[in-house]
Amino acid sequence: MTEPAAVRCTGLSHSFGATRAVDGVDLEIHPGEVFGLLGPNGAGKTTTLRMITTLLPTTPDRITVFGVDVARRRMAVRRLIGYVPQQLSADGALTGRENVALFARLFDVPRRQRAEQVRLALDLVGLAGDADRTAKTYSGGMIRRLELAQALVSSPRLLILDEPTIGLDPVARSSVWDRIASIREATGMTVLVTTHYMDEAEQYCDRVALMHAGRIRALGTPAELEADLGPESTLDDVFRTVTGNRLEHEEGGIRGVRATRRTARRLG
Ligand SMILES: Nc1ncnc2c1ncn2[C@@H]1O[C@H](COP(=O)(O)OP(=O)(O)OP(=O)(O)O)[C@@H](O)[C@H]1O
Repeated sequence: MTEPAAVRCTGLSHSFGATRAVDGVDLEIHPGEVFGLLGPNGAGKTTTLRMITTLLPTTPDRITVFGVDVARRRMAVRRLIGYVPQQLSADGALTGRENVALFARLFDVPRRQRAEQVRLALDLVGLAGDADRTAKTYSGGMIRRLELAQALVSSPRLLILDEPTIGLDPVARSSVWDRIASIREATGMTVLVTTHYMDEAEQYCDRVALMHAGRIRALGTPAELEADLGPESTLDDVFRTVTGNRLEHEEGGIRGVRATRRTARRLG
């Protein structure tokens, strides 16, 4: 029997009053891949994630997570997912370890396994050495990694991250992405991540979907999407071509690294 898709969305839509936030999204995310949902502010990315994570209601047969229908079996789906929303939840007065332990209790990690699961999660995000410092002494990048550990402590099969690098400097952004890559490597977990930093997605995601005004406008590996536009093209160019819009985002250090790596790939 073939393994079910990690996530399958079929004709997924959601409106807030007159605003059609998500408009007929079809999506299939393969087990074990890092999948990037990309688009500018207001594209509908967070709304899509909130439906997949059961935080917004859906009707049956619209979304499955590892074959489990989100509308019919919300609690079963929640156990499969670790979700890091954009709003930070770590408590600065608690240590890193205490913050993660709180999530272990919230997610009903059996008492006997809690200390070990907390240790493993902190280790996976590279915070083992800082676990007993209060979170208020952490840098922005460390806080993001702590949020990752909180989501990992229940050993989810699907890790969902909403803009995990927003507001971070380029060095911290690449350290968060490196951790995401190593977590996938170590656990085989499926990762669904939203970002509006196209250059980061290009570097770290196996496949991406470009979302604009509630719809998926292009889907494939970054290389596939860029191939049609010629050798020097970027995902920004693809986005501009399929939507007629330019994606506004900060220029950062990672972009420079990307350009260098792309050039190296072509040369070599
Ligand atoms: N709770 C809400 N009430 C009303 N409108 C909403 C609500 N949440 C989102 N919207 C609207 O739905 C549309 C999609 O928003 P959404 O947050 O899904 O986009 P996004 O791609 O995640 O953007 P961002 O990167 O800014 O988070 C936007 O027009 C937004 O204003």
